[in-house]
Amino acid sequence: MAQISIDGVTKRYGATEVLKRLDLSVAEGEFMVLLGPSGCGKTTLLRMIAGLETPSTGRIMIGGTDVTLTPPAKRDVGMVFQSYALYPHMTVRENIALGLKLRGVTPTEIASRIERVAALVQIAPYLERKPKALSGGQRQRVALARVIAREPSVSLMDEPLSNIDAQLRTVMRAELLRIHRKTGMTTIYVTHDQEEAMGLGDRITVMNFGHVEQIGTPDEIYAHPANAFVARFIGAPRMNLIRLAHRPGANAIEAAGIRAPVPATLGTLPPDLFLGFRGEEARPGAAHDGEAMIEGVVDVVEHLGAQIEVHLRLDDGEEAVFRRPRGETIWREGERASLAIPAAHLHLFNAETGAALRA
Ligand SMILES: Nc1ncnc2c1ncn2[C@@H]1O[C@H](COP(=O)(O)OP(=O)(O)OP(=O)(O)O)[C@@H](O)[C@H]1O
Repeated sequence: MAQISIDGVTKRYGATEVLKRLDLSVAEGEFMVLLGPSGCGKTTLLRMIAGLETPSTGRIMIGGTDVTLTPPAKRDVGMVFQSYALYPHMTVRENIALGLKLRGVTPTEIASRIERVAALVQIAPYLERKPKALSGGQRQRVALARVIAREPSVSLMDEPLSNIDAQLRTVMRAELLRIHRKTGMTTIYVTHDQEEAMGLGDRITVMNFGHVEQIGTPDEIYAHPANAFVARFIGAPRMNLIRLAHRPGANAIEAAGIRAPVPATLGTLPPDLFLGFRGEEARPGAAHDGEAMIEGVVDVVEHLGAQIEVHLRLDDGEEAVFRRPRGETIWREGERASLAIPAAHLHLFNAETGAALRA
């Protein structure tokens, strides 16, 4: 298993810079998720680690060796593509065996590895079938089996669950984690789905426009987003961000239907702010000392099973969304409601730069 380090990597296509001096370090055995919106450069970065693209500048190290210019076959890296890239004219067994044969693994060892991975990803009944006779989920497991059988020190996965229906995706996610725990392969996993990222990653790298916005454990990123972009991207529903003007020296920030304390430890605040709070961290009722108060008219109540989602229209027309347990009866569309948010769950961002303001 290997440690990966990306040092100041830039990638240009003509005049377009799709990765901008990116630094990233992945620990041995770690499950690292690259998360970001479409086009932010996740796949490009993964393909560079695989050796399918060359950086314009910078260095890529795997297991302490500089592999920046090493061809893919010499990198000891396995990649699961979004499309699975299985050979259609070969059986599942032949698909898994091919890479092993090319690497000079003996036929006896190939047979034993196939048996082991087939049991691990539960494809033993399909070994003699061709890919077209498999469901999307089964093909995905074959693609995984092919990588695991090779026993590379690094496995790279590009949205491998994106073609699978929602229910099976949840099952496959748990299976991926189980496989990762068993094999201990250093894994880099690309997705644009924040829920998948939160569920899978030991750590998550949040990317945007070719650079890193934040790297951290799912919990760190959820509880302490480094900026307004990460705050909006992580969590469902999204963090509420309400734009507020701040008078210099005032000990609270206020807007129509909102009053929030300003911690003295933050020092001088910029005049233009976002107040951030997660809908599940508010509670109905009046605010106590040190808490923020939000007031408005209940616009829409959505019933989502275990929870209800309440859309509150603030007096200046902004909307805040709250998740509450099912059966809370105080929410009637058209009525006024007020909520309190404990100071520990309030976030402030500089509205101009997006940066989180921290004590
Ligand atoms: N060969 C290429 N030539 C020119 N531009 C490219 C090339 N490959 C990728 N790009 C551009 O680089 C940017 C990053 O692409 P990339 O596929 O890495 O994004 P991504 O984050 O993986 O997106 P998605 O989630 O949609 O797959 C995009 O704007 C894309 O159009």
